[in-house]
Amino acid sequence: MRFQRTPWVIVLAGTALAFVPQLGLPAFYDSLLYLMLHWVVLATSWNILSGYSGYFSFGHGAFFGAGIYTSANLMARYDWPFLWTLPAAAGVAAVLGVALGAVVFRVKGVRGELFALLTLAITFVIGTIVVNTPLDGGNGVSLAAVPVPKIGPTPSATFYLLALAAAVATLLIAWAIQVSKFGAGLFAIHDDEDAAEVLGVPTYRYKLLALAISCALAGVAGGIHALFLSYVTAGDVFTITVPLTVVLMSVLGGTRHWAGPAVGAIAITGLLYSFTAADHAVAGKAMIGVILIAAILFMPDGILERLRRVWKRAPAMPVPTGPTPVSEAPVRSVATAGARGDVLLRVEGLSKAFKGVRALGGVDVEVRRGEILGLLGPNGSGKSTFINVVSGHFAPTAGAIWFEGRCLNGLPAHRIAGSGIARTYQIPRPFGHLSVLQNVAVATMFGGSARNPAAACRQAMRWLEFTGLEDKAGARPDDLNLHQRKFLELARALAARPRLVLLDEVLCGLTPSEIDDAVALIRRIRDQGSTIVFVEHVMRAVMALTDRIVVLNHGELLAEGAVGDVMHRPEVMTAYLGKAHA
Ligand SMILES: Nc1ncnc2c1ncn2[C@@H]1O[C@H](COP(=O)(O)OP(=O)(O)OP(=O)(O)O)[C@@H](O)[C@H]1O
Repeated sequence: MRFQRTPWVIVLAGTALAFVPQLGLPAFYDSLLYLMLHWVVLATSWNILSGYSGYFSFGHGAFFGAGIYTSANLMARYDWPFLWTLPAAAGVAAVLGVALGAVVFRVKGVRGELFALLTLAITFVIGTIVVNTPLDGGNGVSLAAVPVPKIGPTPSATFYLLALAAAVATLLIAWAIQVSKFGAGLFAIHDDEDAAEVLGVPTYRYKLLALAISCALAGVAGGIHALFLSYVTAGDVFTITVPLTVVLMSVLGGTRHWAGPAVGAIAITGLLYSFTAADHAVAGKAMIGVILIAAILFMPDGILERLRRVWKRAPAMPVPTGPTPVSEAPVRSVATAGARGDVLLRVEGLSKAFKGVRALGGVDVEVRRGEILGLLGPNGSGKSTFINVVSGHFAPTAGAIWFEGRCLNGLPAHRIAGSGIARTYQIPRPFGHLSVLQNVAVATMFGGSARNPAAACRQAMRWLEFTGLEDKAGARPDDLNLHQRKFLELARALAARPRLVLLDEVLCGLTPSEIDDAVALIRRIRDQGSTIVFVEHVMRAVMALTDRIVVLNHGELLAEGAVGDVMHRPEVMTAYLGKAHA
């Protein structure tokens, strides 16, 4: 296992900072440092869901508030010792988050601004419930009689040490997630959730887990803050201030790095305090606004990302250090569970309708192991819908899909990917913020055999060599031309070691020489053991590659057989060229 320096740096820095109260500084500094660390916890915990996966939450105040009220009530009403209330605060906040996520994350339409608005609404709903129940009762909860545990030499030092411990734990968790397979999945969700799911990322489970961790940490921060405030009111807690502040801190520091929100939290809290101390609180707030506008204009990815670019360091997801492992092992054949020529995929009566539009109307198709099957038909005949339904992107309206004898109906797309089916998109859908190598590494991690990001990058490099993209490993997808983006799409599909690859118009938009390259590559893909379903309009490539073709028209099977035979049938010519030509 590779030695990881970062967690040791975090722990050592935390240990060193634990000696600050011994310096005998005025209590003011303990409080300032407490607040800095408090915001480090809140901003970093927010970032675990919202920065990594892109689900911008405005509900962090609700989970923070849940932590505050859990601790406050347990201490004030039930005399729980303060430290015991912290796990309860974390638990209540996490349960609330999971209950929300379990519903919201199932609805595909609730993403982006809708998710942000919904989480904001939850804050006000929970705030209203708290005010109108004995949890607050409209009078707030006083903790003046609750003793502060003697952890530090003074109460203010105690709060500082508690926040320091919470901040160290939060940063360690944020770092561990970022460098793990879980983190890679969250970053993929951030860029294209549907493409991530089709590559095998269990998106629902990952979002739920990220939300639970994020809420639990916010709950702990709330529990500590309840005693720090010593008097809590719902009017102060369930506001938009907390979510707005953590968003600003994270965006300023950088949302794609575990340390970004901490940098933003320290910068903003420090600035606000220095202006307040000099009796210029209003000027301080205005200054923060100006800094944020400047940061958004000139450092849209945050301070940390800008610094990293200056130092030319690696991007968020880790890549192996040292020289790139070129051809560590040849690309091995895909393990096959049956004999060549067996039925690999069978669809029976497959139908799909979109609000009255019948895209597929009861199609029966068999794909045999080891073949290249061309899926042809005029525009709008249902070819892409076929791929979308088989890969789990859409659920069928009717019919059954059998793969290696197993029914795939009802399985989520990531489970279908896990069973050995990969696909490409007609318009490439790379993860835009990840490098070319990282794009492929996500597939090796979730569909292939790589256990961790470093092993995934080594395997991914081999697939880049296979597709001729090894020189582009460190580039961003935006820097690739269409030909290279299509090959990246292929490398990503292959990296999951599929037994069936569904190719949706990979040749569309390529020049004749690029088509020749792609045809040769597709042959190599078959040679290393994958079966291919190939949707294509370029007849030259269809002739050169396919063993058999299936022609769809108006969502129905029109003809199937050898390409030379089928394309000359009158009904096929009519479907393609119209009656007059035929
Ligand atoms: N998400 C969707 N919502 C509504 N209608 C859709 C959707 N996807 C496809 N359709 C409709 O289903 C029909 C089949 O579309 P599909 O994209 O599968 O055809 P195709 O054969 O792949 O066409 P092309 O060769 O142009 O890509 C079309 O009428 C299309 O408008």
